[in-house]
Amino acid sequence: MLKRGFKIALVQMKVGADKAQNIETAVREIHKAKSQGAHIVALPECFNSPYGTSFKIALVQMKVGADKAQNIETAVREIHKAKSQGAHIVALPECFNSPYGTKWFPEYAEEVRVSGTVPERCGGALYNTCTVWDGSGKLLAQHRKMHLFDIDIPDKITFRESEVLSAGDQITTFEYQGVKIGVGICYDLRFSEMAHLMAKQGCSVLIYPAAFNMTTGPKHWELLAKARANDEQLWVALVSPARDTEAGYVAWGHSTLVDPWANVVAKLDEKPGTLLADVDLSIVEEVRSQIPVRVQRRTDVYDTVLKTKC
Ligand SMILES: NC(=O)CCC(=O)C(=O)O
Repeated sequence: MLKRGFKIALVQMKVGADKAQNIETAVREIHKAKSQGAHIVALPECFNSPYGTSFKIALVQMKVGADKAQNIETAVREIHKAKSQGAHIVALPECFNSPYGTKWFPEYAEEVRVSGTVPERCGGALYNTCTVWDGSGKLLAQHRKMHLFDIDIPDKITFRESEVLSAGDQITTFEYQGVKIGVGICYDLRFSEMAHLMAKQGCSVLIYPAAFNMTTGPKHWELLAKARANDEQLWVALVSPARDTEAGYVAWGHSTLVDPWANVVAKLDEKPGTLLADVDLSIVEEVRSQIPVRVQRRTDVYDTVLKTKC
């Protein structure tokens, strides 16, 4: 019973890159404070993550051509550059090692896991696959594009990824330094249910390696990024190859970062370049608390459910 007052302990602890160590420190300090008579113990914001409330993301809008070795060299160079500029997370465009086209996927496919998004060969099947790695070379996630890009807009664009690719059937999220991040690939962006399930799994950020085209890019690219950010009240990052007007498939470019208010906070044009920006996670909580749709959903009437095991 607190009669005239109470003792509070404010734990100013060291927060480092080792999440388990941060938690161990917090638990030790809580016990210590309690043994010294504290009634309330407060930890610093984001006590388990060195990012505090923000981290730096780099979206590498690189030129992708027919020369696979050159594509990889460009990607490696840009990753190093982004890292030296302070990026914590670096994302590459869809199929960064290969021209985007069904006739190219079998030739450029990799059997081993390769970072970024590439055509993947596994057994007799080909997938459009993104892998995520940490700085020590540990695989954090592998996403196989779930929704294959099969569309037909007469006189504009017809594309059938399903001619050569198989679809993945897993929602993919991973945790890095206490931040939960979801991954989708390009056409996956159109499916709000998938983004919703990733948000339900705790994501604050969704990253989509992508390659929209000159028909759907101007119409839907930014609209979809803003829609997903607004629906799920989280950060959305889209990373495209640079536009090459000589290529068989001409990418829209315009790699974009949208915040949880659905503001476009940074956007490239169509040329090669890297978008480097801060992702402030406190905005996620700000929007979610001020517009609390997440707890106002009528899940007694409707719901979005996951049918496969993750
Ligand atoms: N690579 C893709 O999935 C392209 C998706 C696209 O352009 C779209 O409009 O959707």
